[in-house]
Amino acid sequence: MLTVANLTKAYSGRTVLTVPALLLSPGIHYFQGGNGSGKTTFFRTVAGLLPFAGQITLDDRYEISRDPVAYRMRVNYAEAEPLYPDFLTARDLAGFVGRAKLAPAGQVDTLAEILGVSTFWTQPTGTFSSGMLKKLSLLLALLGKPRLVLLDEPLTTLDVATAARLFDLIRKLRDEQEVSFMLTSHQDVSLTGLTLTGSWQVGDGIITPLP
Ligand SMILES: Nc1ncnc2c1ncn2[C@@H]1O[C@H](COP(=O)(O)OP(=O)(O)OP(=O)(O)O)[C@@H](O)[C@H]1O
Repeated sequence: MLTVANLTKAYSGRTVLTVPALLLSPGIHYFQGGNGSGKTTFFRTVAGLLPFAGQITLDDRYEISRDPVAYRMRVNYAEAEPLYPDFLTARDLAGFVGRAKLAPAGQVDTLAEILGVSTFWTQPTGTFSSGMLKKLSLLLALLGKPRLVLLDEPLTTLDVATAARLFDLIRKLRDEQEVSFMLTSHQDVSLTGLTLTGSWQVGDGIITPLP
């Protein structure tokens, strides 16, 4: 599903991540690691948000630098700590991202119901609690027809009932539409009830498989 080759990522000349070769098969992959180990850097790089050296290819076909638009239509990302311009509402952002990602008719409304975003649909994001921001960011990351969805700390600040609905949805998307997921969490990932395809340790600037 995702192939990473010869990846190095540096900030201001300081290399923080080196991934010589990594192959993720279709399914759900969990990345764990301590604070500052490089998880968010890796996710933001795979999402196409950061410059880096190397190759990242989706489905043996879409290379991130060679086919940036086709790649980014198929790879969605939810930040660990989402932030939006204060004056925009959930409806504004879902409309904008939904159009950019060619969301199928009805998808925005369905996701807004499942994730409980419809109750604050027309409120400016500047008035949101951290959990409300998290719910909106998860909704935006599921719009369109992604092949891969990157969820950085999806459990943080999410209430228990919404978390259960999110993980049911992830299971359904994987089983029925073959969508793959990459997740990070500082919490016990078994709480998600998801069957993991792969677990990976991020540390000392490298990524290694966990037994
Ligand atoms: N914008 C930036 N500029 C410079 N250095 C950065 C930047 N973002 C992250 N780093 C550095 O890169 C390294 C990896 O950080 P990253 O945010 O990827 O870690 P993380 O594993 O997501 O941590 P956490 O679990 O605390 O969220 C750290 O040493 C951090 O200081």
